[in-house]
This record gives sequence, structure tokens and C-alpha cells, in this order.
Amino acid sequence: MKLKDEEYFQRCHSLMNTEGNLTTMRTLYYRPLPNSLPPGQVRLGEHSDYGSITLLFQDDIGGLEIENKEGEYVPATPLENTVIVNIGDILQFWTQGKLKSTRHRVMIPDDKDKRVIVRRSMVYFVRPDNDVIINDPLAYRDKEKTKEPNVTPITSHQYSMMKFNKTFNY
Ligand SMILES: O=C(O)CCC(=O)C(=O)O
Ligand SMILES: [Fe+2]
Repeated sequence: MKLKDEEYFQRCHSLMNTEGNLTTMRTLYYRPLPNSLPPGQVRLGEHSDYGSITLLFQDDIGGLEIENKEGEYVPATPLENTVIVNIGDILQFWTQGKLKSTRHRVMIPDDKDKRVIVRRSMVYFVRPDNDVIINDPLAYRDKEKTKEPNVTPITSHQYSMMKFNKTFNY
């Protein structure tokens, strides 16, 4: 990635566990569902996560799907002792799209035995420190090789707030 400072990304997360960083852990509880539902129903809508990376721990019920390069959703079948690492929007901005933020969703299992059981997941959303500028691709690599983009700087905090307000608009 031609990092001019190999510790750049690490330093941008140095305030985790303080008020200067919005990294959060969320536990999700998907309640049991009736068997009468038709197949192919969405449980958690398509989205990309908006931090830098996400660590996702799911149980063995399944339903999580990830969008591949062809734009098709493919199952992320649960594997024991495995953590899924998603790239979030901010890492995509930072790297000018070199690393892609992965769209994903959760479907209701077609298997009727699995629908009537609770699904649980645990998600750790890693976000850069609040004041980090997320749309300056030059911050992490050799400035001479890329033209200075003419854009208004956006901080990690501003972007997160914009996404929170859109997602939790009720
Ligand atoms: O429950 C899952 O497996 C996915 C959760 C998720 O994508 C999210 O909370 O952003
Ligand atoms: Fe997600």
C-alpha cells in the first residue's frame, strides 16, 4: 500500500476506549420466527459498515451473506472459531477504493428448524479517532505521487454521526 508511515493506521486508533473514539461493540439478538414465512426474506438489510474494520462473531444459525465482486450475495457460512473481518467505508475512503467496503446482509434461513431458534451475533465496530480526517488519501502515503484532491475534509466523528443519524432515524 506504499505506506510512508507504517504505523499511520495504528496511530489513528490510539484513542480507542476513550471519549475521543467511537469504536463500539454491539450484540445482536434475532428472535425466533414463525415457520409460515415465505423463503428468501431479509432479516437485516443490505449495508456496509462505516468504520475502519469490523470484527464479526456469529453463531451457527447462518443467514449472513456478503456481496462479491460480481454483485451477487454469497453465504458467509458459519465456521467454528472463526472471526469475519469486514472492511468499512472509512478504510475504503482512506485507501481510495483499494480496499473495498463490503456490503452484507442477514437473511432468514430457509431451513425451518433454524428459523425457530434465536440467532445471535457480536460485532466490534472499529472506528478511527474522532478528529482523524478520513477523506485525505494522501495522509498515509507518498504525497508526490498523487494529485492533491480538492475536497472539504471530513472527520471520522462527522462521518459516523452522519451515518448514525441516517441509520437510526426514528
Ligand atoms: O448479525 C450479523 O451477522 C451481521 C450484523 C451486521 O452486519 C451489523 O450489525 O452491522
Ligand atoms: Fe454490518
